[in-house]
Formats: sequence, C-alpha cells, structure tokens
Amino acid sequence: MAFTDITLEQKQRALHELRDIKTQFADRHWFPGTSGNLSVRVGEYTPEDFHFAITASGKDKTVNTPEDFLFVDAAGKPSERTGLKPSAETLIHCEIYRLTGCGAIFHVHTVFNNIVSELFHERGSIPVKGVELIKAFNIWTEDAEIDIPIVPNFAHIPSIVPHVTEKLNPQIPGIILRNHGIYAWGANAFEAKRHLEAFEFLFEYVYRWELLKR
Ligand SMILES: CSC[C@@H](O)[C@@H](O)C(=O)COP(=O)(O)O
Ligand SMILES: [Zn+2]
Repeated sequence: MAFTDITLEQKQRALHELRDIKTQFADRHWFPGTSGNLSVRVGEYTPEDFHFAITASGKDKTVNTPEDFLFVDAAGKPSERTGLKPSAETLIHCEIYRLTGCGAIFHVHTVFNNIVSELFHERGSIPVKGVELIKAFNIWTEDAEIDIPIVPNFAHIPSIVPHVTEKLNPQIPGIILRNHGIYAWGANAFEAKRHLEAFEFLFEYVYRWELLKR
C-alpha cells in the first residue's frame, strides 16, 4: 500500500503511542546509553508491504524532541523524505513484522536480559516453567513451560536477520539477541508492552533462581 493512503490521523496516533511508551520506558531506565528502539505499524498489512513508525538512530531516548521518529517501509527505507536515520536495527523490526504481522515491536537492553542470554546461549533458549506471568503471553496451560529463543549477536545487523527467521516461535512474542537485548512484540502497543514487562519479570526471576541454586 502507498504510504500516502495512510491517513494523517493514523500516523499521528502511532507517533503519539510511541512517544508515550518511550517516556514510560525511559522512566524505567530502559534506554541506557541511547540503546533500545521502538516501532508501531500503521495502515494495512501484507507480509511484503507495510509501513511502520520507528525511533531514529542514536538519539537520547530519555528526552522527547520533534525528531525522534520516522516512518519506514517493509524494506526499512524511509517512507517519505526525511533527514532522519532509522534505527540501526530496523531490519530486525522488518523481519518480525514480516513473520508475525504484529502491530508493535519494542527492544530494550537490560542487565537481566543480557545475563540470562549469556547463561543459556549454548542451549539456544531460556527455559521458564510454572511462573504465573507466562499467562501474559496468553498461554493458560497449567504449569506451562516456555522456551524464549536466543539468537547470536553480530555488529552487522543483516547477518542477525536469518537467525531471527530461523528461531522465531509464533507462540512466544519475543526473541533475545545474545548479550544484547530483547525484542518483544504484540498485536498493538498495549500488548507489546505487556509482553515486554512479562519477559523482563521472567528474566529477573530466572537470574535470581539461578543464583539461589549455586
Ligand atoms: C549504543 S548501544 C545500542 C545500539 O548499538 C543498538 O543495539 C540499539 O539498541 C540502539 O540503536 P539505534 O540505532 O539507536 O536504534
Ligand atoms: Zn539494541
């Protein structure tokens, strides 16, 4: 679909949601050292053709400015003329939208998500069993056990993308880059936030449990 077919109201709603989430996550110190990126999809979707608003690269995400976001297409290219550079990790967002058709994707670096990814990278996933917050992923099985996929981290972002393609599990709305951070997504910003908060709770739980066992 052409970017011009998306209404101004839809675009403004996406930008408003992103600003709101960015402010809330900044209050939690979830953007240390300019890390992290956020996106919200707008308009109609097919796996090959969609647009989303994403944070501009390298900004201090703890402050709000008129130059925090831009719109890009399914190839990660700006949807309209702009001097802003999309997040360096835009291609990972593109791939998650292509694979899942979700409506929002949030990426943060935390000490807990980094440490647990390092602890379990040889296994290729982080196992979590029987914790109530697994229900935040809409998994209601008694004593559910989930595996949160871990993919390798490379400085060259396009090299990460095939690993996301291979490891993404549609039942689990998140994937961790080893010693880098989590990508969590959902049908909309509300759901993606719920998922991200649940993942971070589980990572802290796993971290503390591993410590207690040793
Ligand atoms: C400055 S450390 C973090 C970056 O390398 C990257 O991983 C990140 O999350 C933010 O990159 P950005 O290009 O601002 O979206
Ligand atoms: Zn990152």
